[in-house]
Amino acid sequence: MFCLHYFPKLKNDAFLRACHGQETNHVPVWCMRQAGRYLPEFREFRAGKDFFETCRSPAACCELTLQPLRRFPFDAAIIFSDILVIPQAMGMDVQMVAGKGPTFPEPLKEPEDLLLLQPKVDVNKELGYVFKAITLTRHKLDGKVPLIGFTGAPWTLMAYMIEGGGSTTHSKAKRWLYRHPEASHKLLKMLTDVIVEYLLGQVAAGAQALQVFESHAGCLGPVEFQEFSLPYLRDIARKVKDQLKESGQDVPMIVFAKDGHYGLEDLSQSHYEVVGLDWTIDPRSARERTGGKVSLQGNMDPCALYAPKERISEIVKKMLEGFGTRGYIANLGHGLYPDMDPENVGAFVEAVHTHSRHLNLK
Ligand SMILES: Cc1c2[nH]c(c1CCC(=O)O)Cc1[nH]c(c(CCC(=O)O)c1C)Cc1[nH]c(c(CCC(=O)O)c1C)Cc1[nH]c(c(C)c1CCC(=O)O)C2
Repeated sequence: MFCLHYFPKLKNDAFLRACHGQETNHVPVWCMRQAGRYLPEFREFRAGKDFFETCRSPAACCELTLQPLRRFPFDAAIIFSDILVIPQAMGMDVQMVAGKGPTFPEPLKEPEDLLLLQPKVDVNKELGYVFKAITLTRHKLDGKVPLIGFTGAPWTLMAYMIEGGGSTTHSKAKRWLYRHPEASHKLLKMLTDVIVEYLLGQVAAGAQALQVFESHAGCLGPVEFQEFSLPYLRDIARKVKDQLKESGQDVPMIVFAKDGHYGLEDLSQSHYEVVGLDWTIDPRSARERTGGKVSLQGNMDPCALYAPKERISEIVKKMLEGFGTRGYIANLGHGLYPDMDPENVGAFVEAVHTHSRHLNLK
């Protein structure tokens, strides 16, 4: 798949350089869920519109992606979309219910239900709206910062498809792992195939980096992770990279396995350039355990944004000292919450830029 678009020249390559472990003047920073309800302009734009209708409008996705960049000097943009567009593309109904979150009226219950899924998904037809959003946004960004595309990882998507929504225990989805391991692998494989095509389509459309969200790694133990998550995460990176290599493209990939600290060593040897970290991991120990093999991204506790600005600045300084300024992308350990103060997000970004420039001069 060749990129047929001509896009404006990139002006700020700090994020891409950091992904590859190269030197940068400052540590690049972006926030998961930077396009979100903590921004009044986001709430105003989204008011009265259905969430997934918004996802299907390239113009709306473009506008929402750009909103945080008008306020803050983030070093990367992430396309506004959702991980649950993949189950939709496979034929499942998913709705965003206010106050409840994503909801599947008819989740998968038994292995026979796999027959109800589209066996061969035409990714261009079903998810072409995401590709259009990426191309439009890449043009509108005008080379200001790189654009990140993303996907949910197979296990996380499987968990949603079986639970039918959010869950604290994920017991329905985990029941499949213990009771129906073969059907679980079949579903994970189906998801992997769609994800690979989807990520390649995003790159062809203009995505300059890719993040894979394994948001539900935390409910697996090390043994289940080894069997039901890691092999598919590896497969995705290897297949995407093999295909991109054929067309001479080099797009860094980030894996973020939330609460998957037990898998850190393995994740650092899974063909991803960057491993994203949640806040339960100490920066220095993350560096030791990944042995300089990958760049790291993260990992301030999002709730630290409730602290006064001076305290945020101190926390950021410590985090930078722990990770070092090379091969590092500052971020939160998970997404921003709707009740966060945009001013404190600005303080976080500024603290990363200022402290990292100082540390680089030392
Ligand atoms: C698990 C997951 C989902 N979606 C996503 C994940 C993986 C990341 C994670 O672990 O949080 C990924 C996602 N969802 C969204 C983005 C956009 C880009 C960005 O980070 O700014 C990204 C990267 C927009 C969104 N996706 C969603 C919102 C908020 C809803 C809205 O705008 O009305 C946004 C900005 C909705 C969503 N979508 C999902 C949930 C749990 C929710 C929250 C529901 C709620 O809070 O009521 C599923």
